[in-house]
Amino acid sequence: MSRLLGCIADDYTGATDLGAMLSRAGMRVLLHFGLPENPLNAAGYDAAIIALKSRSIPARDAVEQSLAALAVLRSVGFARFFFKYCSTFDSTDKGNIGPVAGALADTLDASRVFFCPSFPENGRTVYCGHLFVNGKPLHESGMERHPLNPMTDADLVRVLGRQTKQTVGLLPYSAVEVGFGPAETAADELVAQGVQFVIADALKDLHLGTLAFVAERDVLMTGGSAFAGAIAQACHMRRELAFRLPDAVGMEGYAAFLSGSCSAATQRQVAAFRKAAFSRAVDPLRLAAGDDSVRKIVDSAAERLADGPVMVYSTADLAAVGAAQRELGVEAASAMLEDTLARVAAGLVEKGVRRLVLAGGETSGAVIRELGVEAVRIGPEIAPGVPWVETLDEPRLALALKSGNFGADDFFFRALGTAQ
Ligand SMILES: Nc1ncnc2c1ncn2[C@@H]1O[C@H](COP(=O)(O)OP(=O)(O)OP(=O)(O)O)[C@@H](O)[C@H]1O
Ligand SMILES: O=C(O)[C@@H](O)C(=O)CO
Repeated sequence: MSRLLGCIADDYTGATDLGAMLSRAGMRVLLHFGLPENPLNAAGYDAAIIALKSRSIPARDAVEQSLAALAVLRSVGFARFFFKYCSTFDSTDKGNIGPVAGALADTLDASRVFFCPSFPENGRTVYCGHLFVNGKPLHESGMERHPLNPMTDADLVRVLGRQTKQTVGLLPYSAVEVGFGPAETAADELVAQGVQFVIADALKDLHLGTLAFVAERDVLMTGGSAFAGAIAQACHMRRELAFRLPDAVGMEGYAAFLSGSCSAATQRQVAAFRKAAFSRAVDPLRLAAGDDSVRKIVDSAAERLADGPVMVYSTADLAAVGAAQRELGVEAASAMLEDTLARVAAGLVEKGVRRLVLAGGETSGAVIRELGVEAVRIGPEIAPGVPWVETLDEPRLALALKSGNFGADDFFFRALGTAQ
């Protein structure tokens, strides 16, 4: 049996996170970056993900791209769909979660859609409709300072309500906690009251499992990767899915780590790795002044490849990032560093690197584009939500795309541990 779940993800690292959770539950997963130009070859896959970069673009464009992705997935036989967004519900008051989900629901004639960003394993939970990150309300978790999508309200019923014409309601903890029967009855009552978009409380994986069974009849589901994983597990329990472990990923060739994420978690991970192995900093001010270049960075890193993995990073603390942004402008600094790390990645692949770990969503997107990677299959996980993936085209590359906030301090060491 195959073609169980067609997925649309609103960014690249989030898409690999989703792939990891589906794969963990036994699905064979195809992940395509961007809208495919040629027909999608989903033969033999249980799930296909089309990864967009639609999280922070104008809502109209996000809707257009998501509907195009839906059409691609339908054209190859998928009939049930999952819209993946961030477990911290990253969006602005205008979208894009509400408008995209609304357009997908209209197209699919979905009378009820669950919204379930909860990802307990990574500290994201929803209680009384409020999103918590490691026990802190979303608007006090650091997300209130996010540069693109500052989240200043933890009440998801209110946040989603501002973004959509659909009526939004809450499936509360009191119903989800007791189990399938009461949760299903409460969900049906919400629909009877005219609610179409249902924010669901979930504090642990058991709750996500309950919700996955309640959502069985739904054509469209939305949320974080953990909810999708629970849906995949439900397919497995209903014997729609034969469980299989993710395939191994080819691990020959030199390894490099490229980090453009400046999240607190990545700063700690980079600091830990720098103590133990070769690392090369990329300083935006030196780069802008012409005192450093892609060629110099590639050459200095390439010299050390035979000794073990090399790291190239622009990761810096808030003060240094702020100084670069004041001097160069926020967008210009970002664009320059993303372009630099992307071209460094391409230069290192030319030098024989075949294993690349990328830290940061925007950084990963830029590297994937520069390398011309179109499709990958999902391999084993390094950390919750961060799998190795393998490109389907030559040269075969093992890649890992790490969301800024994911992974423990020893993430880069674990990346290699998993690899061996
Ligand atoms: N030293 C620096 N100074 C200014 N900007 C930087 C610096 N280093 C990285 N940046 C920029 O900061 C942004 C980091 O975004 P990115 O999405 O890569 O990481 P993230 O936000 O931590 O990850 P995620 O989106 O997965 O949470 C990029 O545009 C990057 O180029
Ligand atoms: O859901 C998450 O937290 C991640 O998959 C992600 O989308 C980070 O950008």
